[in-house]
Amino acid sequence: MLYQWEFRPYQRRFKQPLQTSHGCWAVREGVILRLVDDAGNISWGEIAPIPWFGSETLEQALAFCHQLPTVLTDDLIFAVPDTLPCCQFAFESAWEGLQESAIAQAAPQRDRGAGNQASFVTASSTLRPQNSNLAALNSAITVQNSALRDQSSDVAVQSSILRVQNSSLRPQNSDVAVQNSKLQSQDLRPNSRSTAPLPSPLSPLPYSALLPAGNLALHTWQPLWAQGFRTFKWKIGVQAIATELKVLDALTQALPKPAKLRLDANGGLSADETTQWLQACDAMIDPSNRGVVLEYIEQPLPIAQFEAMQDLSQNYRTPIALDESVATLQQLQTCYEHGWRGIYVIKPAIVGSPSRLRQFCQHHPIDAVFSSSFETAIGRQAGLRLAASLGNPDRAVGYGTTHWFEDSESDAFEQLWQTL
Ligand SMILES: O=C(O)CCC(=O)c1ccccc1C(=O)O
Ligand SMILES: [Mg+2]
Repeated sequence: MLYQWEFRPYQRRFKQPLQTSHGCWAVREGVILRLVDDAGNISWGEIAPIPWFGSETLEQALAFCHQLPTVLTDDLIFAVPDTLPCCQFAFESAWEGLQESAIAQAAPQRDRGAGNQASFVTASSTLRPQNSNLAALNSAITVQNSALRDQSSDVAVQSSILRVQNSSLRPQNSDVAVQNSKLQSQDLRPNSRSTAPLPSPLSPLPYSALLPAGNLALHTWQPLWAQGFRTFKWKIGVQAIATELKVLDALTQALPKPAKLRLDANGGLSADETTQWLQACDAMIDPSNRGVVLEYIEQPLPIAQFEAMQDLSQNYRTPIALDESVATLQQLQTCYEHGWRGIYVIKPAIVGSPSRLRQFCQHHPIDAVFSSSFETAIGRQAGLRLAASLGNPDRAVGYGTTHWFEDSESDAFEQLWQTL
């Protein structure tokens, strides 16, 4: 199969610069990909690098795009090197979108749902291009109940109903993500027998809202609470620890009962500071008159201090989540091999190949929280699909980030493209 393609860079300014322990971030820059297959199906991909987080730079991503031919093949798409994880994610997710279109066209009799529901079929890690003769694949499709998980050998089919929030539907009122649009997804293997899973009832995918660093957080959570968010993440390691611990005290007093709070240090704490934070958090567990649950501290120490984080995770009750330490799939695998059994924050737009991420998660049951890299609706949609099938359903996804931008996002990707 051949794919015509184009790419366009974009810039989006944050409403207020994002402050982390790495410094200030004012403008999000990335690249949108537009792929068109022989049948005229269009699909989208997004390269959203964060070099300080461990990805390639925008310049490296652009240089890679420039050297590619104007017509892509399956082989080229699956040959993006591991040194360009954001490019891997973008090209492969766009490719998966085209497989979904082709399969949807080949099964016109299938109920594709009503209203804004859409059916998607996600290629699994083993649906590799060399086997992706779509005609053969499509004719091999038969009905498969979504609840069935046939574990057996190479004809195994794992299908799952994904509930992915339509990016234009913002959380409203009591429950976050009240109106998720339902995307059905199915993992296919070559020669497998299956079709789209049966529709399932709508179920919300809870979102965590990102609060600004410092005491600004104290004035920011209320409107987000009113919109329905119940999990919040606050950046720490930005101001003096004494100041931040006071804000933590005020924030945990202020947040109403079913709230959960995550603290994200972006690797900016010292060992001593990490201990202070963990002690402060543990002291709030019980007996505590606060309603808030401190869900975890994210990446307290720099990547190099993996063992220290592992020790801390065994010595305190407040859990630790790795984020920067597991930025790419290779890093994630290494941390798993070194015995990390705490929480993994996965940023799909940075982690790399979605098919290999699926394969890893299917073989290693990790406690995964999926999280935004401040992508547009294009990268978010691809990330949320992975989140819905691979994330821990008891943890909110870290995609409550759209309030950080001035311009509202559109789901009309062609329209978005035209503005670039
Ligand atoms: O994870 C979230 O809830 C929001 C996203 C977020 O915090 C983030 C966004 C871009 C880069 C780094 C991070 C981070 O988690 O450290
Ligand atoms: Mg983080």
